Amino acid sequence: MSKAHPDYENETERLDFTKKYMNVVIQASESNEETFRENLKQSLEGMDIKDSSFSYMTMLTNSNLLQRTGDELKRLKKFRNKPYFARINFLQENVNQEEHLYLGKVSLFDKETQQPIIVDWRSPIANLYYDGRLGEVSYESEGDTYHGFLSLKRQFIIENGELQEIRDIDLTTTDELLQMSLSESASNRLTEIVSTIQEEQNNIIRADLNRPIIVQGAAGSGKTTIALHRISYFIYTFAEKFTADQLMILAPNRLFIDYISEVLPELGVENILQTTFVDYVRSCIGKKIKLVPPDDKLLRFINQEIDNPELVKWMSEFKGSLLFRDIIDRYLEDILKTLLPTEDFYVSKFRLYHAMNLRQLIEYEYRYLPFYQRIDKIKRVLQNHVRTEKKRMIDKVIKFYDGKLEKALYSKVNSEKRKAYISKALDKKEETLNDIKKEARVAVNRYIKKLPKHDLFYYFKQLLTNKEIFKKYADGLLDEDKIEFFIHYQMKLMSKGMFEIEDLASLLYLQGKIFGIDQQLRVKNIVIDEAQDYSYFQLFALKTVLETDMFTIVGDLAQGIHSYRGIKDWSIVQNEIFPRASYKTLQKSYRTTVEIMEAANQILKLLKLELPIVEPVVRHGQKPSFHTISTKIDAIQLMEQEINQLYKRGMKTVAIIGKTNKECQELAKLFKKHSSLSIQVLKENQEIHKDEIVIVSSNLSKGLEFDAVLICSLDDSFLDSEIDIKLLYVSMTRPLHHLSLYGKDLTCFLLDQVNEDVIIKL
Ligand SMILES: Nc1ncnc2c1ncn2[C@@H]1O[C@H](COP(=O)(O)OP(=O)(O)OP(=O)(O)O)[C@@H](O)[C@H]1O
Repeated sequence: MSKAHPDYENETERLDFTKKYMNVVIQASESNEETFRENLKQSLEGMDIKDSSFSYMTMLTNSNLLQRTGDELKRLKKFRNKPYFARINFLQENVNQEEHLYLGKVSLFDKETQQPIIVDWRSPIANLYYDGRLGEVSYESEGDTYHGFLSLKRQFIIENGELQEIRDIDLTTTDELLQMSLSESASNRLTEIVSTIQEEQNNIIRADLNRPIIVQGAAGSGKTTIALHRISYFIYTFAEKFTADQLMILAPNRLFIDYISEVLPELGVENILQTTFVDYVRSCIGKKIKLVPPDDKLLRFINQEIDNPELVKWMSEFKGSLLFRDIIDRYLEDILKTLLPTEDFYVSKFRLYHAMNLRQLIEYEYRYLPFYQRIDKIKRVLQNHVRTEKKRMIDKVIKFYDGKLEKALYSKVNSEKRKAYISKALDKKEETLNDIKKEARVAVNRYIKKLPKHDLFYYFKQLLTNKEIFKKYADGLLDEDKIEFFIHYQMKLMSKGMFEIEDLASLLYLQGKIFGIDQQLRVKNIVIDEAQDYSYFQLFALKTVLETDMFTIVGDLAQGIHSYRGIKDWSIVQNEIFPRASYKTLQKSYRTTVEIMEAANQILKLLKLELPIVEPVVRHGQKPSFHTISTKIDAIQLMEQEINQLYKRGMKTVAIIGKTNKECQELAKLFKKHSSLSIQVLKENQEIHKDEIVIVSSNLSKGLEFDAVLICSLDDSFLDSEIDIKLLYVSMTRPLHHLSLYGKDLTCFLLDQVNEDVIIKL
């Protein structure tokens, strides 16, 4: 036990000291200086810390203690019962004194001596804990490399401010803390993993922050978790350059946002925009659009309700392809042409700008701007020009008429005629001057008004529902049949005033290119989770409108249940959209047991795609069980019995997964009628309730996890098709500890096609 550890006493003392120091800092920020000094004196009386250089005096004179910001203070308070989770001993080359560094989620420095009391896990030197083996190591900080010797890596378990366990990690011990943390129960929310981040994960969290990154990670490999830790690392590293509101997380749905919501503040990340692609595009467009529910097509594919499924699949894929982007680019070139002025710009009789020069500005000078913003800019250029030229025009007119008048005064023509001439000239002068003044006010608006002005939907509709126009731009890229099908499909959809999710990429792209998006939506760094369900064009559109390639993209092609419209190959994303991106893979799965992963891997193999088999971290449990059901009521009763047992065994979160929403509705109805369990049927825009059993459809379960999962097939079985295999794989990789399957026979879960040893039949 920990008390037997030779350093137990020293570590307890150190913990005590740290807690007291934290309390002092907290009090200092909350009270005035006088009371602070008094409190400090009292609270540290009698403290004698062997392992540190913080004397009572240095603290007393450390006026910086009083200058903690509100945020820091909040974090200090939050972590005072668990100030750190690990320690490393590091002797830097050419330095005499070995450093003993305590790693936590917040940093605490003696600002006078610059001695760290707690080192933030995101700091450069903390990398030694995650990356370095014991022995010769090095770390980088601000471009410099520091070499040295790592003699100790120690983990602590601290609960309620008390030291419970000390574990020293050497080359031979496996990571017991990881094992312990994986065997815990899920709380139906994602958690932070700072004390057990693994080396392969650390490499992703700390990968070059100035480059995009694409991560292909197996189910349960920690993609979501790591993406969030990378945000935290980013915010820490670039605290001076970036604020959280310049970052955005794109998640698949509201349910998922709720699922990850608690971990962000824990990691020191607040006020970050968390949204879905659909909602983001809606904000960019600034108008409400009616969307066919995003999973509708998937469900119709699953239920085999689509006529002409091959063409519908082709069309979904096409709308998300870079080929479609090429067609739109051709169209955009022509849209720009319509915005180029053909007439010179006049105020009264004065030509102030040649149309050619204005065209030059719009086409080349301002090409960094969206089209309509270029026109706004031209408008401002003309307004300024009119303002500066007005005086010159007036002077010129005055000079002209004054010259005429002068000539008239000295002319020999008889006085009547002369008088009439002069009076006419004076009138003309007046008239011209008035005309200039009036024209100077209205000429610009009148000129700009001659240029076409349409909204996004006009441009969208013109291309997608007018066969002749579409044909012009698709010429040579699509064959006649497909053009015909495409236009027909789109006209039908739009006659109902509807769009589908696949249309959002082109809408966003057109919006960005023609109109631009609001400043506050122009985030500078984007994290996309479940990215396998994005299309190439979606990613390209985002990158284009946001004018940045700083993306962290994580996903798993094996879970690409929307692959008819999603990504099939990361190399296309890397080569054609994010050429600066690094590409990493995570093959180890941390979520589930060896036994559950083996069964899921068998299902994955049915896909016959080149997907690597997932390696589970060694943690054992029961094999998944298969229960034969005779009637629906029988199934409900069996499941209720099992769930009660699972609760007795300490499981906290239990989910029942049905293939489709319809199946889930049926399950919910039966559970309500024939059981006493409290049930929640999950919907896309909901929060998961604590203490209720969740019924969720396989497509919606993606990304979530539960202690125990029961997959049930009353009416809908998983078929031998790519979508169904992926849905089954997603469902089977949700549990942490326990999986059982309920169906009429093994075929319901394709288990007749796999090695039967991976399951227990009951
Ligand atoms: N290093 C780690 N230490 C402790 N727990 C970990 C670690 N890595 C991952 N986990 C746990 O594994 C589980 C899976 O993580 P996460 O949901 O981030 O994976 P994922 O790759 O996004 O999964 P999926 O693609 O299946 O949705 C979580 O419970 C997470 O806390």
